[in-house]
Amino acid sequence: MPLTAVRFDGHVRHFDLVIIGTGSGNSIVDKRFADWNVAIVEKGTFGGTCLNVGCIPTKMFVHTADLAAVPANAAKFGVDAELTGVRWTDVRDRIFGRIDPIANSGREYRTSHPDNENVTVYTGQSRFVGPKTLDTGTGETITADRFVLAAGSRPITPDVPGLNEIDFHTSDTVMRLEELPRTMIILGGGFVAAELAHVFSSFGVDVTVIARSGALLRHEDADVSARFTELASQRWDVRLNRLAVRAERTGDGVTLHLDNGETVAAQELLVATGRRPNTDLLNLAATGVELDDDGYVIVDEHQKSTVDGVYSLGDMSSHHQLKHVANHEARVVQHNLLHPDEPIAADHRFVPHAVFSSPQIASVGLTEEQARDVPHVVSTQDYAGIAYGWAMEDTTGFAKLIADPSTGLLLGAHIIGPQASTLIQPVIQAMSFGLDARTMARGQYWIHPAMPELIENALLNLPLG
Ligand SMILES: Cc1cc2nc3c(=O)[nH]c(=O)nc-3n(C[C@H](O)[C@H](O)[C@H](O)COP(=O)(O)OP(=O)(O)OC[C@H]3O[C@@H](n4cnc5c(N)ncnc54)[C@H](O)[C@@H]3O)c2cc1C
Ligand SMILES: NC(=O)c1ccc[n+]([C@@H]2O[C@H](COP(=O)([O-])OP(=O)(O)OC[C@H]3O[C@@H](n4cnc5c(N)ncnc54)[C@H](O)[C@@H]3O)[C@@H](O)[C@H]2O)c1
Repeated sequence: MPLTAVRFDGHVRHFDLVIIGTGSGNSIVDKRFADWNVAIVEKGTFGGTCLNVGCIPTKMFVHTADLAAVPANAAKFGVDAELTGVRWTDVRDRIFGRIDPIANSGREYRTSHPDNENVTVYTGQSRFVGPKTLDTGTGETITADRFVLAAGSRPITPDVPGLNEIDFHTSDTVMRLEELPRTMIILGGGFVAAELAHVFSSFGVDVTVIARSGALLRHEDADVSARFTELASQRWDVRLNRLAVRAERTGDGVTLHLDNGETVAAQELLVATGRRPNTDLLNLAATGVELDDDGYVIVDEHQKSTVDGVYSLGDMSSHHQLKHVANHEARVVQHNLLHPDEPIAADHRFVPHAVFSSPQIASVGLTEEQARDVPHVVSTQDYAGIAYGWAMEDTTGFAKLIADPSTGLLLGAHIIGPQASTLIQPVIQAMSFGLDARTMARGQYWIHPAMPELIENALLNLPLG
């Protein structure tokens, strides 16, 4: 590997590789890069979204919320329990007391550990000022042969008059509230809304969810989305088909005016209306990197952008906006940097996701609507019809499988109910390795009476010849 030595060109320092963003991008550099001269640029907290304000803290809050929700559901089992309190600051400080040191030690490792003598960390909001030329936001401009654009995404602020004049929260800030509010409005009906409505309502907060479409989680399979919306409406004040047209601060809280004339007031407002890639911050036109219509970096199957030597990964270039996708793509970029003559392709065939709400949802592959134009068969299995579902007294959960009738290969799977995110994994495995439904169902033991019997039965229910 011909690598350049450190070189100063006027005030411009030259690197073999510059990585922008320390989410999944930070995992690329290991000992195999020991003779590369590397720069890492980060504008915020080391470790990125997932660690600091995304997957990890939300799931730590969700687990705690699941515990807090137990008493409310215990009576039907003949167990009388009572939730006597949620010590918010203790919950919050336990979670961030664990996360913040990880972010700090990640930074410390890159800046001070002998493993990283070849790595320079710049703390600044970087932007391109010319071809492969980056203003690091620290007063220093650098150049490099190769760049990895891994600068992620950020919450979108919708264009609601008055919103920018009031204090509102996004997922970046709401998990660090000073105190638990009595009431909260959540604007949006997607992932963040579903997870954090569960968290805050389980802690005793009155939650109102405002969604602009007719269902929550509307990108899920229609039956799953409808079931979730029905159950959510029993727990939260869910207002569907409503647009917020004005926001104002009133008393000690916020009032949202809706397009049908209703008003909703609460102590806190959480805006959860999606995320956009941070490409606009980077002035990528200056280095010739092209974006798609939604502002994501265009990459090929090797995660290469339209400029030679410039790669991208994660939320910057992936519409999936999922951590396991960012991690997979980081491994692909890592390999392709090390072995440019034998590049590997990213595998986006079967990208699963889960929504860690209550109930949980997990999904992979085609929804029934998406399968409309291909030959397919469908089966569903209720949790209520398997032994462990009886134990849990579950009456609302189900798994839906979609398969190709000629080959028996699975095309999609959608689960709503307890442990959905775990139950779906054997289906992801079967789809990834081309295992057909019959072989999967009968070619192995399924532990009785465990929850995966949900999948076993759904497989056996498929009307295959
Ligand atoms: C509340 C929430 C919960 C989530 N839960 C899950 C989950 O359960 N499962 C899941 O798979 N995904 C989840 N996600 C999505 C997941 O967090 C992201 O897909 C993932 O973190 C993206 O990683 P990344 O490396 O692409 O970007 P990031 O982790 O966002 O890293 C990008 C970094 O680049 C930095 N940066 C940005 N611009 C610049 C610049 N100009 N110069 C220098 N640095 C810059 C940022 O400060 C940031 O640290 C969640 C997201 C949120 C918001
Ligand atoms: N468990 C997970 O994997 C997980 C959890 C949280 C977040 N995430 C990731 O983070 C991303 C962002 O999550 P999110 O919930 O913010 O986005 P989302 O795309 O899941 O949902 C956005 C919601 O806001 C609504 N919306 C958009 N504009 C609006 C407007 N102007 N007024 C009212 N409603 C509006 C949309 O209809 C949708 O219901 C997700 O796409 C997901 O990839 C993943």
